[in-house]
Amino acid sequence: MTNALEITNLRKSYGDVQALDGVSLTVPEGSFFGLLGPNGAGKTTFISILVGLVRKSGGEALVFGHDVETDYRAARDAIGLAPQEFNVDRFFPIHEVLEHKAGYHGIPAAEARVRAADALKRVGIYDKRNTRFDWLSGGMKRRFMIARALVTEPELLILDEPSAGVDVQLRRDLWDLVTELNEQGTTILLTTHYIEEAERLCDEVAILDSGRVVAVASPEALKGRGADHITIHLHNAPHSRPQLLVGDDRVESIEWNDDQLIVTAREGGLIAPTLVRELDREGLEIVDMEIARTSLEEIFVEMTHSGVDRTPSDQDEKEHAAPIATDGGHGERTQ
Ligand SMILES: Nc1ncnc2c1ncn2[C@@H]1O[C@H](COP(=O)(O)OP(=O)(O)OP(=O)(O)O)[C@@H](O)[C@H]1O
Repeated sequence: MTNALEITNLRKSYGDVQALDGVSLTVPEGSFFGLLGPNGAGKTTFISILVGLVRKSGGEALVFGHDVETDYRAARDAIGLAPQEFNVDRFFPIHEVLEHKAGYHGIPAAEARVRAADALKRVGIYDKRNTRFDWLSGGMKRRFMIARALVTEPELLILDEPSAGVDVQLRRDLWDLVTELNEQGTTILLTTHYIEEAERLCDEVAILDSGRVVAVASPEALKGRGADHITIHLHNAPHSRPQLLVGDDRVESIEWNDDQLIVTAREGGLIAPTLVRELDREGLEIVDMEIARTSLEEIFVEMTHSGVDRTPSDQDEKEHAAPIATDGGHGERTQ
């Protein structure tokens, strides 16, 4: 099977700025792949090279086996890009914009009309087909960007920050739409600041920092690299503090605070039963226990030594009915 993307030692410098510093990545056909990174990590540069907007300084980038420079046309035709910026022709009704786009990719006019209608239906704005882009609402503009990416029926759909500044309902609609497209076989490459988005949608994520790939793994596997916190409340503070989990190298720390015990350890869920048994053996009665898994966000911040958008922007603040969970709501309660 050909990979959707085969990227080897990709480099890009803008003068002194090394935007991509030897990126190597493989995105399998059919996968839902996330590209995560703080501002300035190089995500947009990476995408821009794939679609021929930026020339690489070195390395190789293949899209379904086609080199993005020497075999530009074939590589570009395989990609549908929904960019962050609204770079749309504003003087035509949106269905015409889609027809022009399809025509540019060599699709005959009659077929282009059908494709344009289908794409607009797919994203739920067919009734606005005769409207100009500027007259659409912000959410409709986002949908339109996806329709434009879909009109060529791409094998690889690239979504650059698709849910920046959109409300919760639209975000969920977009998630449903892209999940459906992925299930039907379209490979998806998503860049996002929203960790929850990557966690929900992606089979695999690459974390990019200062132009380098610092990790590639499933969101689940990445979370497994972090330590969990097991917090236990005892009925009474113990007279003397017992030695617990002796010799278990998954344990990073054990802290006591009167009747509360906090164990920080990898694989907290696997350690918890032993901990419960040991406390029981000491005659200590457990009132409550909680295991908090490390969130993907914590792992991300640790790996990139920077923050993601923990606090939504003003625009988001206005539009989100609920803030994006940053702790993932992943407290598992037992007992
Ligand atoms: N045209 C350009 N000229 C000079 N420097 C640039 C140019 N485009 C990007 N850069 C620099 O390259 C680095 C990577 O930028 P890029 O836009 O690819 O990051 P990003 O991960 O997409 O960031 P964001 O999440 O903020 O969109 C940054 O330091 C940026 O300032």
